[in-house]
Amino acid sequence: MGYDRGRDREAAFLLRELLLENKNYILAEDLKKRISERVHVFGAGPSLEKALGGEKFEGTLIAADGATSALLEYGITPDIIVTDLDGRFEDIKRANELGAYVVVHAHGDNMDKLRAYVPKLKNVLGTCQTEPLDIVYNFGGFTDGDRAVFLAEELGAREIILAGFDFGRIVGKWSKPYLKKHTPIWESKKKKFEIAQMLLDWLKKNGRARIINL
Ligand SMILES: Nc1ncnc2c1ncn2[C@@H]1O[C@H](COP(=O)(O)OP(=O)(O)OP(=O)(O)O)[C@@H](O)[C@H]1O
Ligand SMILES: Nc1nc2c(c(=O)[nH]1)N=C(CO)CN2
Ligand SMILES: [Mg+2]
Repeated sequence: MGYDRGRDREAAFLLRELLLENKNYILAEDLKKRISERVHVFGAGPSLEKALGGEKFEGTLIAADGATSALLEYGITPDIIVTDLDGRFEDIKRANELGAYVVVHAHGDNMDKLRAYVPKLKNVLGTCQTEPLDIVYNFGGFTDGDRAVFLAEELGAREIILAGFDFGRIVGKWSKPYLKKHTPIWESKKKKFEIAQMLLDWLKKNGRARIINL
């Protein structure tokens, strides 16, 4: 993707500073208490709506960024949100006030969002994509969706059920605040989906949890 690793590292230190300053961070052991054997992870793909209209969900509910908005529309508050803060922040904030823990990811292209939004959240676990720090973790994964799956695997989930994961040619409308309808994929997003799919395939082979894609 041609990212600047120096900026990614800088973002990890920025997130650490913000969490210490605002005293609003939680640790992996706090989050682990919220991860049950069965975990549902919701992506922001077009199939999400159909999944939400279906059966009741048993187990821990993890929303990947923009998917948070769809869950709230269906009256469901996620237990955990995994985000790089480029979804609809007002929905993430509302879910956080309703009790959702927020796993905030730092990278070289969201430092302005970290500064603007991290102080407004509580129960935040920090993640990064460079070497982890004392209170900023790296559980693996790349996009919000697959990072959520890696997190669930790392914190003890034994069965991870995916919904709204459609790594095809349509980006779900909840993915970006400015999207009003499901939209044909653009080049950078296509590459992100290819990386996410590759990482999930790797985890299916090398992880402990059973990963089921509805
Ligand atoms: N068709 C889809 N459209 C949007 N998100 C999808 C789709 N299928 C699966 N997902 C997952 O849902 C997550 C939604 O989060 P979000 O839209 O914020 O993407 P992201 O990972 O932050 O990428 P970006 O940097 O482009 O925002 C994605 O990370 C992806 O893993
Ligand atoms: N530097 C950088 N890193 C990322 C980016 C991005 O846009 N820039 N998007 C991601 C998707 O969640 C994950 N990681
Ligand atoms: Mg995002």
